[in-house]
Formats: sequence, structure tokens, C-alpha cells
Amino acid sequence: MPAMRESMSVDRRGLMLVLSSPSGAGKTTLSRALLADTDNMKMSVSATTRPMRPGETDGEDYFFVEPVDFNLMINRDELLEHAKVFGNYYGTPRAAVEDALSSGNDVLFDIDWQGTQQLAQKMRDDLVSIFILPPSTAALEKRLKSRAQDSDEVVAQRMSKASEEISHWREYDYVVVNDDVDECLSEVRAILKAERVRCSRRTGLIDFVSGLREGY
Ligand SMILES: Nc1ncnc2c1ncn2[C@@H]1O[C@H](COP(=O)(O)OP(=O)(O)OP(=O)(O)O)[C@@H](O)[C@H]1O
Ligand SMILES: Nc1nc2c(ncn2[C@@H]2O[C@H](COP(=O)(O)O)[C@@H](O)[C@H]2O)c(=O)[nH]1
Repeated sequence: MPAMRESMSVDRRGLMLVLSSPSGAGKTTLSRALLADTDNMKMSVSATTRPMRPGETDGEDYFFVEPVDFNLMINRDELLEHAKVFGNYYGTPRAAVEDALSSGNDVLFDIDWQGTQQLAQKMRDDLVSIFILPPSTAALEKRLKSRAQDSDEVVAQRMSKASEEISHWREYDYVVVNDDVDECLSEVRAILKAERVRCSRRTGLIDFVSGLREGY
């Protein structure tokens, strides 16, 4: 009689979950909520040359760096992707992402469409991308203003770029509207849950199925 299988778990490769949106649609809000109750998921902390906002912490929200240091990171190939967004530079430190993936975690990214395109060119099979839309332009502006962390000039600059950013929605695997945050979050969780059991990610399936067919 074959031995009982002790565990139903099947090994899988980590995935890279990207959230993009026009500024203010809710990526940070959704990311924090998702990380709070999701196992095996790490946030990718970007490097940026933008000034720190009130309430932000260096090393947690971003690594705030000078332009000269950002350039050094590019030249040393330390960034997985990078882009200029609203006049500042942003990039994803490569080592932390590679460490998280190789230790069996998924990685969550809050990056723009330019960065998503670069990740898609390099690591398409591991990428799951979601574009977050606001329910309306007026709601987007209200959110940017009520966040109260940027000057009127910065808010106006971000609103003026929103339409152009939204035009990239077709490049994403999924599009979710963030009207009610809990509903939006449950859609994001459903996407993650399904993508985690995608056949092509489940490296342990061949052994698991062979075992089943042999009666284990
Ligand atoms: N569904 C929602 N309903 C109402 N307000 C929301 C909702 N989602 C997020 N917000 C609020 O909108 C503001 C902007 O949200 P958030 O900072 O998460 O956006 P973001 O997409 O990360 O912006 P950025 O691209 O500028 O970093 C915040 O004050 C947040 O509390
Ligand atoms: N391509 C990248 N885009 C990034 C990265 N980190 C953040 N972002 C995007 O920048 C804007 C503005 O962010 P904010 O914090 O200044 O409001 C937003 O769209 C982010 O998604 C990155 O590493 N690479």
C-alpha cells in the first residue's frame, strides 16, 4: 500500500504583481491593505529622486536618493526598471526583488506603465499586471486634493497627465475600478488567488500528478 501524501501543497514559482494607475487612483491604499493580510508577499520598495512627503519614511515608502546616486544605481545595473515620472526618477532595486522571488515570495509593485513595460520585456512569464481606474475624473482629483500631501501645482500636473496614463490600460492583464476600496481589494485578491494556481507557475505539479497516478 503506498504511503499517504502528507501535504497537499504543490511548489510554485513566485510571481510579480504590478499595480499601475493614474496618480491618486489608490495603488498605495490597495497595496497596504493587500500586504496586511497576504502571506508570502513582499512589497518592492522603489528608489526615487522625488522629495519625501510628510509622513513618509525613508526605506519604507521609498529609498529617497539624490539624482547622482540614482544615476550610479543605473550605471551599476542595480535597477530592474526605471523611469522619469512627473519630473522625478523612480526605479526598482533589483536585488530585493530577486531575493524575495528566490525565497518563495511574491512581489508587489506600485509602478507606472513605463516600468511595467520594462518588466514585461524582461520577465513576462512571472508578471501579473493590474491597471487601477478611478470611478471618475472628478473623484480622482478629489482624492489627490484630499490626500493633502502635494502642492496645488503638483496636483494639477498629475491631473494633466492622467488621461495619457489611462491610455495604457490595454497593456495590462487586468483592469479594476477602484470605486469602493473593499470591493476593489476583493477583485485584486481574486486575481492573485487565481494567478497563484496557474499551471505554468506550479513547478511541483509534474511530481505531484505523477505521485497521484502511482497511487500516492
Ligand atoms: N476607493 C477609494 N475611495 C475614496 N478614497 C480613496 C479610495 N482609494 C484611495 N483613496 C484615497 O485617495 C488618495 C490617493 O490614494 P493613494 O495614495 O493610495 O493613490 P496612489 O495611486 O498610490 O497615488 P500615487 O500614484 O500618487 O502614489 C488617498 O488619500 C486615499 O486614502
Ligand atoms: N517606473 C516606476 N514607477 C514608479 C516607481 N515607484 C513609483 N512609481 C510611480 O510613480 C508615480 C508617482 O508616485 P508618487 O509616490 O510620487 O505619487 C506613481 O505612478 C507610481 O506608481 C518605480 O520604481 N518605477
